[in-house]
Amino acid sequence: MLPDYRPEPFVDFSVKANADAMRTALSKVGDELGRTYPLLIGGEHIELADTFDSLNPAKPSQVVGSFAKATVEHANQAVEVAATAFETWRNVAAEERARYLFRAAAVMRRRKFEFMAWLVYEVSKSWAEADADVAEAIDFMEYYGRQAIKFGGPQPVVAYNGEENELRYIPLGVTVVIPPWNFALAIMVGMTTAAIAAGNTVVLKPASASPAIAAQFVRLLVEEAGLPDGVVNFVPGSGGAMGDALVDHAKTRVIAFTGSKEIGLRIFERSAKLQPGQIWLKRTILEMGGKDGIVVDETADLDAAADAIVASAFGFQGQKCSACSRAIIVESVYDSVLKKVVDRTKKLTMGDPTDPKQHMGAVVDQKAFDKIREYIEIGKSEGRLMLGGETGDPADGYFIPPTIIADIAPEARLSLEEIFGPVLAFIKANDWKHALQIANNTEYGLTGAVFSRSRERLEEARRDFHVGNLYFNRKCTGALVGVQPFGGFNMSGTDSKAGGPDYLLLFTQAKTITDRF
Ligand SMILES: NC(=O)c1ccc[n+]([C@@H]2O[C@H](COP(=O)([O-])OP(=O)(O)OC[C@H]3O[C@@H](n4cnc5c(N)ncnc54)[C@H](O)[C@@H]3O)[C@@H](O)[C@H]2O)c1
Ligand SMILES: N[C@@H](CCC=O)C(=O)O
Repeated sequence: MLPDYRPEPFVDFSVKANADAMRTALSKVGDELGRTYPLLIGGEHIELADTFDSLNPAKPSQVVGSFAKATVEHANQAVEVAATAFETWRNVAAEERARYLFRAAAVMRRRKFEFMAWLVYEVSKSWAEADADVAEAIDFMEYYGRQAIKFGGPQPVVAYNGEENELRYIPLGVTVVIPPWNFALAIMVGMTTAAIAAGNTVVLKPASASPAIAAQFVRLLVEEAGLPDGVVNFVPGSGGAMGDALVDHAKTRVIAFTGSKEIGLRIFERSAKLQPGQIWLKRTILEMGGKDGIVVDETADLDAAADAIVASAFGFQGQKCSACSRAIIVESVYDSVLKKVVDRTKKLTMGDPTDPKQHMGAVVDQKAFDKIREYIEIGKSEGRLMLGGETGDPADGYFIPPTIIADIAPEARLSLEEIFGPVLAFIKANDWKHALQIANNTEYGLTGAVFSRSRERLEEARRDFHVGNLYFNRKCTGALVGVQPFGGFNMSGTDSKAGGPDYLLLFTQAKTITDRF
């Protein structure tokens, strides 16, 4: 009998054996950096002369891996192969499909330090952030495997005399999976395995900044979990160059995307256009950006609020869609909270995250480095720089110190636009009502938190703070699979909930069958 789903516990690195295991993994993976990886289409490894490199953000001269660069032709070939594989995979029993996930989860659990090490090198995660990413990936597989079994058989309908009626969830077809680089393992694993568990086949185009961790996972799925050829196809390449081909293909049935608003909207629009030979309306699951706020009122525990703001704003260098990038503080406690946050932030350390003492690593690449610096300049003109702002030479690593800018107006660019870096705007609200109004004034609606001791206000926020993940008296990052199903409203996406009880259904269609006797 399958045990109930429980989130994977986090690693305690203060235990020497765990810290030693992590060091051993960093050394092992360190020896594997710089290798070349082929495409995988229908079980065939395809090596190409044209490659691109994934770099270590903390040491950009270090190549994490070189990747065959898929072209439009490879994208089309991968969709065709996945369509053929679907004809077999769709008939595999849900329990059997789930077992591939459980096996993959077990292997990843055994090799979790190694997967963490890849995240440290490839996207500059601290040990703790890498651990959370791997734990979430394991959770997705354990959770979606169980969901697949739950939804695999006939679902209950109302009885009717003289007939047998049933409703079944059946798969949709070829699913193009387009993940971001920030939860480079967890989100990629979540979207891929949800599709597979529901009976679809996958064409996975990893994010260009994090193909190495995706290659490790695909290898695990195929070589260690034994997934049949063609069920998952791996086509690293430039999203700009071949992303449209994957989205546009007439045999693409589902697009599961997580990333920026700009690319999400592009996919939404393109996938709505019927292609020659296409006989369905494409399903899109689009999880997009955020501009998330923590509200603090005058009744709150201000120390707890400051701790949560710092953790939510600067964990993984602020590169979470859930990150707190706006602290909305009621006037009477504004100066006090600002001081507490600045004081705590000063204690954060930043550097090469192979060193466990570092709280923060580098931002992901030169593009992110440039964009964040531009926003810091904008912020300096819109408010009062309290901390950070200065950066070093990006050739030595894309390091941006935690930056706090106070006295940002609610309608300023720093208050409304997603920066995706360690930049926190402090915004003063006249009172609680004003604070709640500011909290809702962006086009996004992903996460948010409220610190207050007033039950009445928390209930008001419960009703009126329009975000997909709302937290009271805790940080606004770190949702757990199955515990806090994750996903946002408005321009944060198509209102889906990753790690939620209905997520797998997005990868299915329901068929009703009536047998009259
Ligand atoms: N809502 C959520 O759950 C969630 C979770 C994580 C990240 N995000 C968001 O992701 C963004 C950061 O990730 P990113 O920088 O990787 O985003 P991005 O939009 O730049 O890239 C996402 C993916 O889209 C691909 N892509 C690029 N152009 C494409 C095209 N024309 N067609 C198809 N695919 C294309 C990229 O190669 C990548 O794999 C932030 O906005 C963040 O808020 C949202
Ligand atoms: N699910 C993650 C955020 C994912 C996006 O970056 C969290 O809850 O912090």
